[in-house]
Amino acid sequence: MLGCRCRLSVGRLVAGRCALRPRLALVAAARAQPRRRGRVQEPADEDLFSFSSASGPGTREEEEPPRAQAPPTEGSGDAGPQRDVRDAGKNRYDKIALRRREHLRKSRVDTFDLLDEKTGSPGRGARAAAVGAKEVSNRALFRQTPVDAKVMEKIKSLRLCDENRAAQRVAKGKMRAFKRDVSPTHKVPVQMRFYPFFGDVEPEITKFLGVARRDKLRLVATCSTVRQVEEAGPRLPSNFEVAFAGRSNVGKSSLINALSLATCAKSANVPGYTQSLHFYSLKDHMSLVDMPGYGYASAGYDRVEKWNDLVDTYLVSRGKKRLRRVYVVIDARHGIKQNDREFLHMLSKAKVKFQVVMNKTDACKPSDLAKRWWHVNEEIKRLPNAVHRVHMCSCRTGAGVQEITREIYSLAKLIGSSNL
Ligand SMILES: Nc1nc2c(ncn2[C@@H]2O[C@H](COP(=O)(O)OP(=O)(O)OP(=O)(O)O)[C@@H](O)[C@H]2O)c(=O)[nH]1
Ligand SMILES: [Mg+2]
Repeated sequence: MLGCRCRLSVGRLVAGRCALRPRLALVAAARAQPRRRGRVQEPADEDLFSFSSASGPGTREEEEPPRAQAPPTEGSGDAGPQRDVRDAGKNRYDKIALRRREHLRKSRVDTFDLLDEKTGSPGRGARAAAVGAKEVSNRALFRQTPVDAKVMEKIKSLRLCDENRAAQRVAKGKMRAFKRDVSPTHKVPVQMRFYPFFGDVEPEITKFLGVARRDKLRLVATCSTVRQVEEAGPRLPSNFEVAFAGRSNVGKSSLINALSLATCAKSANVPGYTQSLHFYSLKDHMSLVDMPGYGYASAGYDRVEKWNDLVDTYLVSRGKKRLRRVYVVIDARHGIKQNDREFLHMLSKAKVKFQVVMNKTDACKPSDLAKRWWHVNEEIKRLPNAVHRVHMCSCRTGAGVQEITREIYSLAKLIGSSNL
């Protein structure tokens, strides 16, 4: 009866009452223990049994060592399967990104340290020691970057970041006011009308692009899977492909429009606006490929990863004969970012020929642009398969775009050929 009472009222047992009946108190404590541990540990009954049946201290001592050892063995035993589950759940792109990051960590060039070596000024460490073991910010080091006189000359001659009134109007999108004041539409050619700083185009290019009709660029295919890309290949009117890649919102679609003096490629101030591979054809001579951007986008993580996979597969598997060059567009205000760096390393590893274009120069100060160019150039110099000529342009004003147009046309052997 007493035992029954004890078993039934385990929770209500008080210490004084148990002290009178030690054996019952032991049983009660043992019965109470598994309830306190919670429902997760099912084999508690076995523990309870061994504990309650263990009357002497010897048996307790025998049990203690395995209990002391228990956390590491249990920990390792539990963490193994847990880690496996986590690994299995991990996206394969995470693993790719991890591998890329590891590779980058080994091969990364710190342009600020290079700068110190070249100029003979104290390096990051020495400078920090001089300042009193204070870390020198990247911005402070950036300000000390030497400005190349030739680059400054180029920036001025191409009007890359012209600060006059007309340029500001164009940059703010006040085209109507600009046209009224500076270039009445009936007097100037099309490239000047829409891209006022485009400059005078070579007669052959003008002949090809035309001066009257603005939409010569034609969207031939839109592909969102690798299979669609393969199927679209034979449908393209030309075997000559030039692709435009870069982070989201850097102006890839705008550059395609500016190069062909068209409005066909859709662009917007929304990161992640282009969401699949767009193949545009310029007559039968070349295809321009607009790609989705990497980095931040106003779309879900899964979708962005899907685009990135598509872009990587396309670039790596297309073959040199067809894909002649990849223009990697970067924002001139920010230079090469970490995900740009990963992408460039991926291209050079896959032996794809690429070239860097610094866009949005109209939003920069001339001296900052020259400094940024120096840093980008230093990084590109070290990459295999890179074309060591870094372009600067503004798709809004058209400054510097003509140089890229000329380069693409000469790549396609269109300049000077009779089929223009
Ligand atoms: N100030 C300035 N803005 C630019 C320039 N080029 C493009 N933009 C603007 O940048 C925004 C993004 O341009 P997009 O051409 O859509 O950029 P994208 O790289 O194709 O972007 P996604 O398709 O999202 O990858 C648009 O609002 C453009 O007007 C430029 O040279 N200067
Ligand atoms: Mg786009």
